[in-house]
Amino acid sequence: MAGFHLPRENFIIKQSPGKGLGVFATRAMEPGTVIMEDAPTILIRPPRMHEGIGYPLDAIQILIGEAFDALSEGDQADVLSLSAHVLPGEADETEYHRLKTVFRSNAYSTGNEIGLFTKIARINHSCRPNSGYYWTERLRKRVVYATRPIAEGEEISVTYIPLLYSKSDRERRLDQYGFKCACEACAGQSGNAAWASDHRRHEIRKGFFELEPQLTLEVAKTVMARKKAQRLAEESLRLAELVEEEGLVDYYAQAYRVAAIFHANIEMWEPATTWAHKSYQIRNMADAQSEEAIEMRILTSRFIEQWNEELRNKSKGRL
Ligand SMILES: C[S@@+](CC[C@H](N)C(=O)[O-])C[C@H]1O[C@@H](n2cnc3c(N)ncnc32)[C@H](O)[C@@H]1O
Repeated sequence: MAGFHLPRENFIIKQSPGKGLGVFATRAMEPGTVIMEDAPTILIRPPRMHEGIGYPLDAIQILIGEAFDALSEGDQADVLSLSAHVLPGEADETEYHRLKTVFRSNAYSTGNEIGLFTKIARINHSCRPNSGYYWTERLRKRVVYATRPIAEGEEISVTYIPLLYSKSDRERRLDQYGFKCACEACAGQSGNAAWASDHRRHEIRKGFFELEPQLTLEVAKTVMARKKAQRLAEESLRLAELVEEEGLVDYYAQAYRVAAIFHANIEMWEPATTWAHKSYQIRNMADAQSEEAIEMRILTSRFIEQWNEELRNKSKGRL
């Protein structure tokens, strides 16, 4: 009788040297492949968060406790088995304390809520990760997908922090998780290369900060406006180049969107279409139903129409 095989998961959880447990690919995966979908074991809606202060942990402690009490024994054990970094001087004797540190070390925001996803919680951090994730309201699950080609056996990594900071700033942000990142961006380069990486990340952050507020879908009409738009289009190309040089896949779609819109402003419809389509491909690969994917699909078809019109006008002119 022919063999019968259950479909294998795309990942296994096992020891990752120096990092505790980690998640590893069981097969080679192309960008866009869904690695795992995980429903939250605990999901709470915290009080409003204040910019720069983080979650008011004491205030949400009661919510976490109530959600934990409502779990089955098996789920409670899964939650308590997660890794937790205890800060110096912090109490860790009781289940109550443990829940708090587990939550801080493993929870992810879904937008208005914070969830504990016990499989995703095993994924380690990298400052140049090979995977990304998003929350889908439709499935009520968090989805992890490959953002680069991943080899069989390779460790799956995501980022726990915003990546557009220098190595020392990233180190400070990772302190709350209790480890020093030794990824290729942090430890794989020294001297000039390390300085160049910090500089690129700084320039990328500055680029988004300066360019995004100036995005408009209006075509530049006056000579002055055209000159400015031309400069912005050039800067947007530099931004896309920097993001690619630094290999920050998480920011590609955002940078390509900026380049698309600034080229549309100066009616360069071919590059506008190309950049919009590149951005759309990434957004669509991550989550075809996301607002970002829908926006880029609309922009791509709008710019294609303009490009076609430009080509039609050119060929009429030649007749
Ligand atoms: C969300 S958990 C990840 C899974 C964890 N390794 C485990 O055993 O369950 C976060 C913890 O994993 C460890 N960790 C994550 N990324 C790491 C890295 N790049 N290097 C070393 N330790 C890491 C740290 O102990 C951190 O507090």
